[in-house]
Amino acid sequence: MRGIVLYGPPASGKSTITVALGELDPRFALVRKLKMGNQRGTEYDFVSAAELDRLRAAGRVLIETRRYGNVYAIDRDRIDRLTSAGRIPIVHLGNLGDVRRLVEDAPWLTVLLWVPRQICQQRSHQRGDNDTAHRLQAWDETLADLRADDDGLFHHRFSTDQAGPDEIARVIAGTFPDEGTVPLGHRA
Ligand SMILES: Nc1ncnc2c1ncn2[C@@H]1O[C@H](COP(=O)(O)OP(=O)(O)OP(=O)(O)O)[C@@H](O)[C@H]1O
Repeated sequence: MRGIVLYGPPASGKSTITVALGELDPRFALVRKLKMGNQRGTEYDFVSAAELDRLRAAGRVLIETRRYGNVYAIDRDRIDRLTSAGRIPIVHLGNLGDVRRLVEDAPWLTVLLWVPRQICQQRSHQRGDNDTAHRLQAWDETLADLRADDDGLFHHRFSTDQAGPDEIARVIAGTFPDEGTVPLGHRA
């Protein structure tokens, strides 16, 4: 597997589980997205339109998503650099089209993280979001996306109101044996 895709609505736990994975095994590393538009958010590296054009022309833009007037992109080179360094890249995605595009390119472990709408709202308030209404709109869009068709796309599905982040991280990490470990079934 090339890495891990965490897909889910706002406050479903993508960032929390990414941190838990990193604590379990330092090989896990978030692929920071590029963002062109407003300079809000801590998980992005901000780029200009010219820089994004340059990356696109160089064939480096693996995923490109437009939302609320902003453009979010994933730079293929970042994934390649992590993989070459023996790390396991983690990508956060919010729509199924992007998940499909990524897995067409290479095999990724696909993980659906779910959270009920009411808990999404509670978590959004608790972590101090000032745009909870937008988050709930994105939650509605995620549900519509999943209802339309997610047949067989995900290897794992977790309800993050029913299992803790460490428990979920342990299951995901179990897919990536330690380097040098011979997987069960292949021992002499
Ligand atoms: N089992 C769980 N897994 C993950 N997060 C949990 C869980 N239980 C409670 N939480 C809480 O839910 C919140 C999830 O927020 P987090 O930022 O990780 O979600 P996200 O999917 O990355 O959100 P966004 O897409 O809006 O950035 C955190 O405050 C976390 O502490």
